[in-house]
Amino acid sequence: MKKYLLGIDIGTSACKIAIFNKQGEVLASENGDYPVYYPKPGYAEQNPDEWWEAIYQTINTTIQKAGIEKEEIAGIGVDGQSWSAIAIDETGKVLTNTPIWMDTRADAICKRLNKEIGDDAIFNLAGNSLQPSYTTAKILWYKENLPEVYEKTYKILQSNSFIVYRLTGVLSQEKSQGYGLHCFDMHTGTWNEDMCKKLGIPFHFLPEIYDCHQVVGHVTEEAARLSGLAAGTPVVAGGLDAACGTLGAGVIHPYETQEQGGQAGGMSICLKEYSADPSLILSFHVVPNLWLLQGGTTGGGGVMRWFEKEFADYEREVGKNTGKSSLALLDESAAKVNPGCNGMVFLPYMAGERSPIWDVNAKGVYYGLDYSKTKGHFVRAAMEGVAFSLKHNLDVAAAAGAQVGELKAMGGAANSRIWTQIKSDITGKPIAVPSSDTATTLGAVILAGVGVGMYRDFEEAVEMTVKVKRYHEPNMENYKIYQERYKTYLELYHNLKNTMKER
Ligand SMILES: Nc1ncnc2c1ncn2[C@@H]1O[C@H](COP(=O)(O)OP(=O)(O)O)[C@@H](O)[C@H]1O
Ligand SMILES: O=C(CO)[C@@H](O)[C@H](O)COP(=O)(O)O
Repeated sequence: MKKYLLGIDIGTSACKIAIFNKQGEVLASENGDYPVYYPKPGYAEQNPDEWWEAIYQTINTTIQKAGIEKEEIAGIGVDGQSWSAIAIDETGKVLTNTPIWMDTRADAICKRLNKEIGDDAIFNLAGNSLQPSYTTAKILWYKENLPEVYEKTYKILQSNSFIVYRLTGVLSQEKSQGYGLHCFDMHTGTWNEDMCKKLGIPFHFLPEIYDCHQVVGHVTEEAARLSGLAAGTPVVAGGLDAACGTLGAGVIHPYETQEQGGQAGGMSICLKEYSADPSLILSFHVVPNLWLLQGGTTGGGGVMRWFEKEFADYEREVGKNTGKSSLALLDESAAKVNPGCNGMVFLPYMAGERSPIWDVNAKGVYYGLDYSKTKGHFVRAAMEGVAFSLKHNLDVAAAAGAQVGELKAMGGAANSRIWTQIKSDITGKPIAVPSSDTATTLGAVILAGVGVGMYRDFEEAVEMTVKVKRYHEPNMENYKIYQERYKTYLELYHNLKNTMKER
């Protein structure tokens, strides 16, 4: 009997494969790493075939670890990072590495298009201001800088639609990632030919649009051979990682809100009507007829990943003897420092910043050093800085009319109790943690389960699968301390922004 679902998450730092039963319990979950390349300042790219290789290898090991028969998998859902621009030719060959969501190389193209077409005209159709991180300008960057790629391009795919293509041979574009292209009408969920022309994006580059839970095809013999899946297994269109994580955190009703700590940080507020703000991000939810008003930052869990890589040799050594992870040991050092970090403040703009400041020149900053400061201060200040950027996005959303209550945390950073508590104290909002590492894959398999008819609808799926594991209440004493630090956080950027510009 087909009783399991398989989810694939194309994260920035790694792919995650997880196999779930109908109740949302994880039978097995495995990660497969791949690199991000930073060839020049402002550039951040990945090789989509390295995603695919890591994914099919990890599917093999996950099926083995779960101890199930491949034929027992009823359906597959794929979610992925935002704003790829994967150029493939007619044979399906990837023509170049894709600039990823934090890549800002196309800044000058955006400035030009905003002037030529009018930023209001673009925003009114696309629900998003035109910024270099999105897919749109990356396509035009190919045209101007890699004409040999542009000339051979048959389709432009997003991360999840590329993996769906490798699995099934079917080209698709699902609704939740449409927002990466400013010729996607965020009111109707359709391509707008007129805006394509204005932007200079050939209409034939754009694949057919599907609902996220729609079955687009079945695993091919070739994909089955590589991955260990059964040929013929249904694959749904899937969706944006943030949106699948939002579903996997149980956010499917208006004003319910997800808080994300993957490589990127931010939040997603569920809306039942179109409501855009030029400082924020608007996408469709993976659940039909809902939108997500998002704050998407460049520094989330990734800040701690960077810190660990560069400064945690000692913790890695200690971890070998204690069995604790270096991240858990960094958490312990942060817990020894007072809330507010004795005046130390961190700006987490580690790859420029996306919402709400949209500044490609923004830089990471540690402020407030003196001889009393310890490594723990650096760790805690980094955590607090990421939490301030979450508050910043929530405040902008509230000012735009989207005032929210409880947050539901997802992503690797939600594994950290102290970091989640800091976020609760800084925002003054309770935070529930349903699942951390597996929220995105759970969202992807809910799409698959609804698509193949295992669940009646999204309500039933969420009720059956999403279980809160932890709950954090804000400490209002700490909240008061943080309000003062937050003023410093805002002032620091305001005062430094001209200095941050390239000279
Ligand atoms: N205990 C922890 N403390 C702090 N950060 C953590 C902890 N566990 C995981 N993380 C963070 O989670 C991030 C990975 O989250 P994940 O959702 O897997 O990211 P992505 O999908 O973007 O690759 C890492 O950058 C790491 O810093
Ligand atoms: O841009 C968004 C959402 O709009 C980010 O969530 C990226 O999709 C990166 O995802 P992670 O690698 O952090 O999961």
